Amino acid sequence: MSSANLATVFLHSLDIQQAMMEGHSLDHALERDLKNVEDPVLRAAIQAVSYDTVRHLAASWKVIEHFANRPPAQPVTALLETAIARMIEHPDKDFVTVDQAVKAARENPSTRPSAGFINAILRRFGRERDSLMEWLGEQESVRFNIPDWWYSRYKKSMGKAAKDVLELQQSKAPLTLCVNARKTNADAYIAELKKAGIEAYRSGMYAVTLKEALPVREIPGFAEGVVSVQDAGSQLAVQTLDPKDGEIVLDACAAPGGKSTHMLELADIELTAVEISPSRTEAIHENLKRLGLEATVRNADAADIHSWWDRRKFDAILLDAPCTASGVARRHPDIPWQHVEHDVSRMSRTQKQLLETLWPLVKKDGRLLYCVCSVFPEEGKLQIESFLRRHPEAYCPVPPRLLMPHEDLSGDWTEEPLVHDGYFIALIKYRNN
Ligand SMILES: C[S@@+](CC[C@H](N)C(=O)[O-])C[C@H]1O[C@@H](n2cnc3c(N)ncnc32)[C@H](O)[C@@H]1O
Repeated sequence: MSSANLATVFLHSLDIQQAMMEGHSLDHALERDLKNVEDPVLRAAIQAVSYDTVRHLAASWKVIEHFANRPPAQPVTALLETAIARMIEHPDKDFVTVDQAVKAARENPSTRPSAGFINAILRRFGRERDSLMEWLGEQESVRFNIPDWWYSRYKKSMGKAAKDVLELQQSKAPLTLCVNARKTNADAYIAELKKAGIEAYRSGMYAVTLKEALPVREIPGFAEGVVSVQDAGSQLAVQTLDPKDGEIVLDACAAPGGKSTHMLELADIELTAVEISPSRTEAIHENLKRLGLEATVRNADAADIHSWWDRRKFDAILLDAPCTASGVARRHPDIPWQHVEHDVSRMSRTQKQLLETLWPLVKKDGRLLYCVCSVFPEEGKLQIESFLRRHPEAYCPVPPRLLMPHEDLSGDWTEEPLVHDGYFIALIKYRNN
């Protein structure tokens, strides 16, 4: 990338980091930004700089905190994050990085008045880098690239295991597929992969893990609906709910439809899939089409039952509730940075509201499966304990399960240590009085 372009790349990264501060995922922020960029070299540079920025967010936040008397405005922080990450990645190119960051600052109206400040912080970082990098290297939150509050919560809820889990989240996530039981089975599919020269192992009743991840378009049978992408831990949710032929089932927070389609593959059920986001609702339609399955799909707020419910109670409800996604940070290193600590209690209130609204929609001999891809107790264990206290008529027939990412789930399936996402699963039923 020529230095002439670097300021432009920084300006794009500034917008992307700002979108992340507003709660967008890195992928979404990038997709939105790159819509207007045609030059493939510039696109690749924006992508690379944005990923580097996310990989060093903990370090750059500490550097900014160290040098600034008070938190800078969002756009200034976003530009500093980008430039500091580049200085960490390319310590031999400080001069160009600082020069181009200041040029970018002057070009953007919201950072223009702070161009001098940005210049001063970056130059000081360049001068004091060696001692600062040593100090940063001693900080756990920098080592794991997470905000301090995220690290404290991990430690509070997991104790010593927190470091093992966070260590694991630094490693590459495996790609696990869920085989479509209507078309094949796990062993037959592994044999097919072997013929195509792809090494894989069985990791669950319907789960097959690829030794090397592949883009979905290169996965044999993906386009034809033979398999879907779904983590081995997450597949256990549907298997615990265990849908049966003829049942009326609700998937309350359904997009992109991984669990809806898994249920439809396992039994002839009458499924309603509800999803609040219009664009994500489209993804459910696409997945149903790819897999050749049918469901009633409603774009609605599951908690607003008058907008979607036909007043027939359900044999089974799957509530894969919105959450902080603290269990899947390995796949998405930007997740801890999309949240502020307050989100944990905010999410937990939404989960409670969904549980309270949907529980009365379950038939007296039916069941509700609550799950979240989070390892924070407020969204899992504590959420269900408080639900059971409010509802003496409800009980969990099997103990709720927190699948920790470092817990080996391989069991009967494989000799390979099975690394998976963090997941919480609770099955709830009515007591028979
Ligand atoms: C964890 S994801 C679900 C993943 C899905 N079960 C799967 O396996 O593919 C949670 C989904 O709930 C949706 N959501 C959040 N609040 C909702 C609400 N009040 N009603 C319906 N959907 C909601 C989110 O947009 C998101 O798509």
